Amino acid sequence: MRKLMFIVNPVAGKGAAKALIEPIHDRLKKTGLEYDFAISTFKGQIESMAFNAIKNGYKELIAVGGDGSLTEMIQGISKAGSANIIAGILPCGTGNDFSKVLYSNQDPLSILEEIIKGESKRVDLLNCNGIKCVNVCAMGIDGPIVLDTEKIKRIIPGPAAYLISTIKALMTYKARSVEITIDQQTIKRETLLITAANGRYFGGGMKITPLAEIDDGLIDVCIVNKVTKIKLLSVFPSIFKGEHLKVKEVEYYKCSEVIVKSLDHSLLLNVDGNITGTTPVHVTLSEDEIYFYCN
Ligand SMILES: Nc1ncnc2c1ncn2[C@@H]1O[C@H](COP(=O)(O)OP(=O)(O)OP(=O)(O)O)[C@@H](O)[C@H]1O
Repeated sequence: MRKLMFIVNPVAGKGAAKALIEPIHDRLKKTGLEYDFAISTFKGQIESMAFNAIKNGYKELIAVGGDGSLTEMIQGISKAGSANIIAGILPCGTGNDFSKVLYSNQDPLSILEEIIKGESKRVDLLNCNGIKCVNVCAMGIDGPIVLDTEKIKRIIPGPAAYLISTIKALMTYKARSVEITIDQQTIKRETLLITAANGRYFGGGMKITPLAEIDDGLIDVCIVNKVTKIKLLSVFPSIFKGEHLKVKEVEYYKCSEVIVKSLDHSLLLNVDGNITGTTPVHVTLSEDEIYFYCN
């Protein structure tokens, strides 16, 4: 018997997730599936909610929210033991970057139909310094963007906060000296950004690792080396289409292991949109078996 738990972040997408409860309920009650809702009441709670749902016998967990909600749910699934668990996301946050690689249609109610069908596939998961990363782990210019966005959001809500922080970082961020070991090959670089990814998108739609496949058993690494400010500003828009790979200062690798060490200032580690620490960073493929609904 299938048993589904919808974990709803009531503040995601400015309440868009909460507004989905009724339509989900209306649709599911016609299916005969067993299901329930759990609504988070504070930041960071979704991890323990997912853990408890599994301990209570739920085998299918669906985050109703954005990337932040999904990431927390994945940590809980990993801690409870992901064997025979199917994860899902009904995207209604600000970025929804991981769901873009899972589903061609981003409408949550269309994705709900896929959930009802119940077909799933195994998806890779990364392990970044012990934290599970389903989408993208990044070090460099994105760190100050994430921190500044949090601060600016308190004064200016919405996407403007992210835009302001991004422009500030593009104007002021200085390249950092790093040592990167990719499958035992060590290189030294002056970098603006290093990403080790499973998914393709980060930062709300930037196609940073356009060649990534979520089930190929490989980590996609994109390194953006030092460029002039003028070149950086002119190249930046191309990231949204994944066309930055044509730029000579951008390097791309597929591998099984990445180690990043700072040679000057330490870099913030951003795992799926959350700052979780600093360099040194060790990224490998996690042994967790994690399944996602697919279409
Ligand atoms: N009841 C709650 N009150 C406040 N924060 C919550 C609550 N439930 C979950 N959260 C937090 O909301 C954060 C953002 O979640 P998510 O990314 O899913 O939505 P979002 O709308 O895309 O948000 P953001 O704009 O911050 O990216 C997560 O860090 C999560 O821990």
